[in-house]
Amino acid sequence: MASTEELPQWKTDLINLALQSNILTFGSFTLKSGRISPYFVNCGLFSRARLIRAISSAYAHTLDTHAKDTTGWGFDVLFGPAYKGIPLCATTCDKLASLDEGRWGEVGYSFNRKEVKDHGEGGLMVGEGLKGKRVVIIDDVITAGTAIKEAVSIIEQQGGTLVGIVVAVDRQEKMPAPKGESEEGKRGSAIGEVRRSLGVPVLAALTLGDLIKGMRDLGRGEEVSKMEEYYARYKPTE
Ligand SMILES: O=P(O)(O)OC[C@H]1O[C@H](OP(=O)(O)OP(=O)(O)O)[C@H](O)[C@@H]1O
Ligand SMILES: O=C(O)c1cc(=O)[nH]c(=O)[nH]1
Repeated sequence: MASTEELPQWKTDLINLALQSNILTFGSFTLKSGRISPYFVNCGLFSRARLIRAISSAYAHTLDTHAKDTTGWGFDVLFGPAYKGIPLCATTCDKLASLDEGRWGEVGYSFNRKEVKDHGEGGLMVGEGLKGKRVVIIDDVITAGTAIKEAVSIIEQQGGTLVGIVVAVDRQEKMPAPKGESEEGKRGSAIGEVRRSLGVPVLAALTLGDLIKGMRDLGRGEEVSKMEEYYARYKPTE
């Protein structure tokens, strides 16, 4: 995955921040999909003021730019699936209002509980109601797309309409193999499948390609080789 195109400064800064804070790490990691990856993005570690400010700004800019470039596209609520989506939806809402209060000042946020609460106000959902609303899912990482499908089903149950998805990192991997089939076969990308099946834009602040480029610019050849090997193994057909 060789790219000669320069990364915009904000992407370079975000990658450097992720590296310095161990949000982007290298080793051997078992993913939700069961794949073993030589790199991992732990968005749970955007847990200090300047880090959460950086990632929420990246989400807000990605959404704001897409809205400005796409006539008629907008949203009412950011839905952050529990648990990692929770601080992301709240802080990105705040950043959107700072960016353009006239346009985004009334955007709401919403998240689910993993267990239904049976006392007090009760229920599964916290924050803005989704019924009749245009909803964007905000999540950390897309690998095989399973977590996103779970979030879509919650939005449908709550009567919302999904209009988009935004993630911090698109790992640019192929879809998982159907049960009983080998991982080795050719398949399209998880993000492409989500786009096609749901018919909504899927935006990412960073892609694996960006991470590779950022690491190459830092002279981290060993990590670049491992990421490229992994990419070659799980590379989608399109
Ligand atoms: O595209 P996928 O193959 O679904 O993988 C990506 C998802 O996997 C992880 O979630 P996990 O369920 O491990 O939960 P967490 O948010 O509690 O870490 C990660 O946070 C993503 O949301
Ligand atoms: O696929 C996953 O499970 C996954 C990958 C990754 O880079 N980060 C994460 O939190 N989960």
